[in-house]
Amino acid sequence: MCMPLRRCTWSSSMYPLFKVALRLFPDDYYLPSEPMHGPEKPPTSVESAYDAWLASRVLPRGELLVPGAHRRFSLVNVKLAYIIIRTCAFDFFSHLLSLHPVRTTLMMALNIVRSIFPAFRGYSQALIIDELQSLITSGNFTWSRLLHLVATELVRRIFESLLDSFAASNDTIVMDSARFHVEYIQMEQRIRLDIPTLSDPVVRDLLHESDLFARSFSGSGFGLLSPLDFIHIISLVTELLSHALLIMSLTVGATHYGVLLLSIFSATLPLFVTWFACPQPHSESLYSPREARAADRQEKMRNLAYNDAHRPEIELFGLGDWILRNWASARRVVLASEQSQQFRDSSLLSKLNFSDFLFALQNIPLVLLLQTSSASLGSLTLYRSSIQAVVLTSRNLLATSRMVFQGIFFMSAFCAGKTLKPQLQPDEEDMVCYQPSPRGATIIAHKLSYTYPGCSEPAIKDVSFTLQSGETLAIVGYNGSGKSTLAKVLLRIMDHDFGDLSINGFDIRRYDPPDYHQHLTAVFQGFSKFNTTVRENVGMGRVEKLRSRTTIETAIHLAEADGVVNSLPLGLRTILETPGFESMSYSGSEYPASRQHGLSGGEWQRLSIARAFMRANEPEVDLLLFDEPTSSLDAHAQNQIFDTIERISRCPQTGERIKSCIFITHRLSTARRADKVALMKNGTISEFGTHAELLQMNGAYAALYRASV
Ligand SMILES: Nc1ncnc2c1ncn2[C@@H]1O[C@H](COP(=O)(O)OP(=O)(O)OP(=O)(O)O)[C@@H](O)[C@H]1O
Repeated sequence: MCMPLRRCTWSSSMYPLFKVALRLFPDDYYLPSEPMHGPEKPPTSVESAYDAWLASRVLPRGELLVPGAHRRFSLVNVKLAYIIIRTCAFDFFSHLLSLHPVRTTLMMALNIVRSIFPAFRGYSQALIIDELQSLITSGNFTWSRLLHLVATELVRRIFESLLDSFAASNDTIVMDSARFHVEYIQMEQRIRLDIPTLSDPVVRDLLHESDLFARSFSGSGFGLLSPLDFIHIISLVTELLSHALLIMSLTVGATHYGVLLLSIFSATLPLFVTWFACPQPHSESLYSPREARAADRQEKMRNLAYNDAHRPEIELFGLGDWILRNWASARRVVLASEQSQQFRDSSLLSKLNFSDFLFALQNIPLVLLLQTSSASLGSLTLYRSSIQAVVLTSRNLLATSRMVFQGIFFMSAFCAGKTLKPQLQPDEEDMVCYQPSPRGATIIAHKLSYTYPGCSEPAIKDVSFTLQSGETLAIVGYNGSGKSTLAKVLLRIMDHDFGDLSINGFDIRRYDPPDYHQHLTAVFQGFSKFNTTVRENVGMGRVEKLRSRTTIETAIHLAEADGVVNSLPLGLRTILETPGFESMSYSGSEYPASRQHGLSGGEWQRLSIARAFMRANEPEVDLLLFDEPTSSLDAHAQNQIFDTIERISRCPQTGERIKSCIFITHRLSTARRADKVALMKNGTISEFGTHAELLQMNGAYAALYRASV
């Protein structure tokens, strides 16, 4: 079932994934430029770690392995592993080496030295037995000679354990810094990427496997691959060689070469038996689409049952039985799949217990050795223990090699992930620095369209409007008409598919999103509720002022949230309870779960407005965008908030507008405050003008307005 390296089958359904991925990788990442149909069209050359990772996921029939699934040990995958090692493993390990060059070298050297110890141990014990035998047979037994040997063995052991404990502490230091380094890169990777990149299925799988690689560095993780595993392989090989040498020195010359061959054969046979008989680990790689769906559903039902955020509705709508039924039927499919997998994997070889037979086989050379007069008792004991050590070490070597083999592919995901380019980041040569306008941002949108991934209909289409410096725009319209989607496009959280969008005279695509975001503030419809203190919930709107109590209190005051904060038991220090968030409180933690406090929907909304106000007053901010900021507020509070927004958007001295403002609202009484109103219908702006103009048009806006008042 091998997949030829340059002739893997690519189903046409996979092509969009690869095409999307093409945009994410810099030039050195090559992806097919045309969809491949059938095995006769070679997809691409495999030149980078990313290519190799991608190719290793494709099964012969063109299906994709689920993320985290184990790659088969095949010639193709060995070639891919070689490409990965050539393209990224050396860089990765040389970087790890540079963290602690001396300690890492010492770690490798000590591991190799320690791997010879078992052979030494056996040899030393054999010497004692031989010495004892000769003392007894010669009739010249003295305790002092025996004690001398035992004392030598004792000193050897003390030295061994001292070296062991030194090596262990050295390993811990090296591994801790490697772990920190890998976890840091992993975190950085996640934080650097934008929403379109993170929602891409290829990227999601890549990051999943990259996560597995990072987790393999932690003691409690997968343990699939760590620098120690590579060193472990070297030390296991050394151990194997040292035992093999011992066996050879004991058998060669002492008896016929046939005995030596038999010894080697009997010692290495378990290796081959295990290789052929062992089931392929992680059978999830062979899930059919139906089984994969069942596994997914089983997890979803489990989450529903365990997540407290859903509890009220589960109880109210009596969902308990439904959840249980769905979980049970999905679980049965998953279990049946695992059973059939196990059945397929358990070949006749693995069912036969070969271990007794193999151990019996190892006795044959032993008996043959016994027949030769030169064999001493010590050498026989040494021979026996070395044979067993060879068997055990071979098994260990096999298991570790398997883990390393899988880990190589996860490492390729990790290395490829580091070079992922956020989709919204412009190329260096196109990038321009955002220049805030002192009178507020100018926005010109022309025929903007955006379709969510996987959807057939665009969420917004042909959206065109102009917002002059300092103007206020109210976006109103029916549910699902595309208001929030348009807001996300304007905020450069998402990229429009078609059309042009210019902010302050430049195409929005030429701004680096982090730079652009520094010059605006916003409240999202589904704003975040952080399970932390009030202070941090508000201060996150401008983290550099998180320590400034005055700035936070001013923002809270502007959002009319003083009353909310003052009523909390610890004021700004009160930890806010968020639904569905299982707070982990460590002993001595600043945020013990018992001191958490809940808030009402409107109270949370005021804090989210305060968060946006943290930076709204800053001179470099020239655009304010609020997506239904007052949907949970009473009419009085709503008016106060809109008065504040109006105040913030004007210069305190001259009263001139200094910030442009866009707000999305369902309350048309607030829309009339805006300079311009855009009515959205079916993803497009169907009416645009001042409140008075739209009323005069007597169209959909006028009808909505009349209905609302
Ligand atoms: N993440 C998503 N994936 C796919 N489709 C989406 C997604 N988010 C929104 N949509 C769809 O896009 C369309 C516009 O949604 P949007 O949230 O922009 O509407 P809206 O006008 O803000 O609605 P509301 O007034 O209810 O807040 C809807 O048909 C919605 O189903």
